[in-house]
Amino acid sequence: MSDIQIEIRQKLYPAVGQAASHAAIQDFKLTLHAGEFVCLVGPSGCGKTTLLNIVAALDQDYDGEIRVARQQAQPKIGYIFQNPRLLPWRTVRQNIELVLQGRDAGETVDFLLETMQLTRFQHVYPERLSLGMSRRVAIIRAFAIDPELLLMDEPFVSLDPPTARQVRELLLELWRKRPHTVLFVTHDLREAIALADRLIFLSPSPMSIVGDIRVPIPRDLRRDENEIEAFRRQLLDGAPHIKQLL
Ligand SMILES: Nc1ncnc2c1ncn2[C@@H]1O[C@H](COP(=O)(O)OP(=O)(O)OP(=O)(O)O)[C@@H](O)[C@H]1O
Repeated sequence: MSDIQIEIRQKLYPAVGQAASHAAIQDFKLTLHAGEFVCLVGPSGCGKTTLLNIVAALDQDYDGEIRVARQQAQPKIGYIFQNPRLLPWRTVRQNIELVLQGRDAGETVDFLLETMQLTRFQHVYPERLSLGMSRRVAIIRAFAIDPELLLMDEPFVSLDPPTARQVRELLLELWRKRPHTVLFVTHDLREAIALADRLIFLSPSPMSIVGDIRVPIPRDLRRDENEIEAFRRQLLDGAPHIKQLL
């Protein structure tokens, strides 16, 4: 695994109708270290999805570069959206196998299903799954391609808190076994502290980085909500410019 460098000098949305052109991202530079779990935290509309779409090469209309350190190549990306986007006419296992494009990876799929506690549901169609289970399938599908970088755009939004917590813990268990580099977007600072090695705070449009903070709490202590809340308060009390954003 290698570091991944993201540099976006500018992302401009052109004028449409009455709306003037505007810079969504300006002077954004971030290095993701190999195997690091990084959370992006910023207000609604600040440009987080725009950034992920650029990193995933879904949007190529910008001034900048995304590259794996020391290479010119675009990293291999797994992208987990808010909506799990499963094909309804394929079973759980078939949805996962689809991204493998015929590659024989039966053991990998078995391992991923087991870690995400979905082995029993592998032959079920998506309509029979709860939202939390569908999100777990989407996570498996992204890990299955063995990406250099995993992008997650608020993947636990609209889950009830106990389900979000369960899926988060399963994700962390999988990530510990397969430590890919992760860029995870959330509005929720508690969720970010529970997950991340590093928190990147973002300003509203044009989006730029206003804070880059390492989470010092050992991972096994992060099951304790009090630890997370204490760090959240300490962080916000020491950084009024970040508190103002959230
Ligand atoms: N296709 C587009 N054309 C013009 N402006 C756009 C387009 N897509 C997004 N924007 C604008 O760019 C800015 C950033 O939008 P973006 O969706 O990336 O923010 P976000 O941080 O992901 O928002 P949220 O947290 O609400 O999902 C917003 O002002 C938005 O209105």
